[in-house]
Amino acid sequence: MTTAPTGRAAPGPAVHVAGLHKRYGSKQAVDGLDLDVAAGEIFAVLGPNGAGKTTTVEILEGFRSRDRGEVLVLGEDPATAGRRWRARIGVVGQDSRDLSELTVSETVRSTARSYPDPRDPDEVIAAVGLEDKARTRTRALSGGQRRRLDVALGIVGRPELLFLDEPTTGFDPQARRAFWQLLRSLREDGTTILLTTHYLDEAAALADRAAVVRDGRVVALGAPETLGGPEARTPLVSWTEGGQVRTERTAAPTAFVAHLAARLGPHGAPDGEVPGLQVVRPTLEDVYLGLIEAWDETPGRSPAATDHGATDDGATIPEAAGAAAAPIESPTAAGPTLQEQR
Ligand SMILES: Nc1ncnc2c1ncn2[C@@H]1O[C@H](COP(=O)(O)OP(=O)(O)OP(=O)(O)O)[C@@H](O)[C@H]1O
Repeated sequence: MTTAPTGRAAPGPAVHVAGLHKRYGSKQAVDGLDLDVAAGEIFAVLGPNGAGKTTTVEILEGFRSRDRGEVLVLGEDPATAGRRWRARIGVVGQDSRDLSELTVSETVRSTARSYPDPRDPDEVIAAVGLEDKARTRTRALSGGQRRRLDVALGIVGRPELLFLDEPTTGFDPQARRAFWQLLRSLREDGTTILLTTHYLDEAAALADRAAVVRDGRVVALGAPETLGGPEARTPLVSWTEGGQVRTERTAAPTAFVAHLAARLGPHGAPDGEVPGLQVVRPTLEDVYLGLIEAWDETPGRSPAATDHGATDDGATIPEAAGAAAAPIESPTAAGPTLQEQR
């Protein structure tokens, strides 16, 4: 997609969160969360189900109230920011918006009209791979195609900051790769992207930095390739010796294997091959699982109280679900909402 650079990047972080708290009844969903997202980066928020990711993201989007904590998104507090601010952000929520008799093309065009400086709807439709479906009614789309439409609606307003909550759920592998390319091209255009995902390969492929959230707070933060520290990245060598599988963690696997081959000699390593030899470098997923396990075993960890069916009362904006809210026509603070009453 060819997109003109926005040139609107504000100085300072795109997102600043300090000491964020949010409770639903007896459930402490967000518990002192700190986060800074730099302008222009792709930032991934990782964490198991119920960690508080969506609650946090929806507070940043201005769709959910907070109990306390400092939150600045593009320099403004989402709880009080107005329509101009809303036009600067793009939102792809977890749930697809209600689909209708409108076609893909009509839906994207109608959303584009809500923004002061939208992208070309046809380019956006092509960028998300829905060119063939442009004249299809949205209710006739498959699940993965609906998600692509959500993404189209999230980016058509040319947002400076794009929120993506589990955007590639339901995508086939080819569509995921194409989507990654789209996100990279948005980053090149200067768009800041904050995404939550359960796909660790997605975070590894895309994110400049990632935060691991557990029990409503950040338990690890860093570039995907450094997250967890060097210890967590130490390669694992395994081989078979004396009929048993042996393993060794070593930061110098090449030297270790050379030594191993020499030690086993022609008898233990026929033809110079060490039986069952494997050298495995931990993936981000391995590191992530290790971090969560370590956190769960932390003495004094206070897991948040259980839900007990609590619901929240403090929504600020009703259009939390689905793709981009229309920023100009829609009121930014309106009436009751079902969004938080999950
Ligand atoms: N409206 C609500 N009323 C009561 N509890 C809620 C509400 N919304 C979320 N919760 C609870 O708050 C906690 C955090 O939920 P949240 O949706 O933020 O987690 P998440 O990390 O996004 O999870 P997932 O990966 O499953 O999307 C969970 O225990 C959830 O049950």
